[in-house]
Amino acid sequence: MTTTGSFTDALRAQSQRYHSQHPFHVRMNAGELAPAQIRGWVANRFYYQENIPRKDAAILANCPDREVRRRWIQRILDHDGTEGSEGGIEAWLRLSEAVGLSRAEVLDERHVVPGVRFAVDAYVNFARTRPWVEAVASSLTELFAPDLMAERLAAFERHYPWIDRDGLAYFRSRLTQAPRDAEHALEVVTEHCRTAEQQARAVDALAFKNDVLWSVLDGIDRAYPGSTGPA
Ligand SMILES: O=C(O)c1cc(C(=O)O)c2c(n1)C(=O)C(=O)c1cc(C(=O)O)[nH]c1-2
Repeated sequence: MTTTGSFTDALRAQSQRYHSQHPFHVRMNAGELAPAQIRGWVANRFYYQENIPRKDAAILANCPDREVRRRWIQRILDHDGTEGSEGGIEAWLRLSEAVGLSRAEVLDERHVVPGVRFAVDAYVNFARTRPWVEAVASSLTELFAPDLMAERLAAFERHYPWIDRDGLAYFRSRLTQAPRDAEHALEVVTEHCRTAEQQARAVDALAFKNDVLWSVLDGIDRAYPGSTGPA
C-alpha cells in the first residue's frame, strides 16, 4: 500500500465504520428519539465539542511544520471563536438552549456519562502522545461528517419541529468547515505517509477515532434508552 490512490482508498474505506451507522444516530435521523434522548445527546456531545480545541492545540504543540500550524490554528478559532464571532462552542450552547437545556447544566458537565468522558479523553490523549501526523490522520473522520451533517439537518427540521431552527446553526457551519478541514488533513497525511508502514499507522489512527466516536454514542445510548434523560 504505497501508492497514494490505494492509501486514500484505505482511509476512505473507514467510512464503513463511521458513527453515522450507530443505532442511536440511525434512530435520531429516523425521527425516533424522545426529547429527553436528544437532550442527553446534546449535553454529552458538548464534552466532545469543548475538548476539540484542546486536541487541536496538542497537534499544534507537536507539529514542527510552520505551514501546517498556520492552517491548523484556524480549527481552534472556529471552535473557541474570536471577539465578535462566537464560534462552535457557543453555537453548541445555543443548540443546548434550543433543545431545552440550561447553559449552566451543560457547562458544568453534570450529564456527562463515564463512557463519553473516557472516549473523549482518549482522543485528546492520543493527540498529545502520538506522532502528530497520526493525530492529523485521526481527524479524518471529518471526510465522512458532511453527509451525516446534511442528513441530520434535514432530519431535525422534519422530525423535531419543537427545536428552534436557529439552534441548528452549528451543523450548518460544519457543512463548509468539515470539508475544508478534511481536505487539508488529507493533504498533510498523503504528503507525510510514504511508506507502507506509515500509511498503515494512519489508517489505524483513523480506525481508533472511529472507535472513539462509536464509544461516545454507546455511552449515550446506554444512558438514555428511552424515556429517561435530562428533564
Ligand atoms: O456530529 C458529528 O457527527 C461530528 C463528527 C465529527 C467527526 O467525525 O470527528 C466531528 C464533529 N461532528 C464536529 O462537530 C467537529 O467539530 C469535529 C472536529 C473533529 C476532529 O476530529 O477534529 N471531528 C469533528
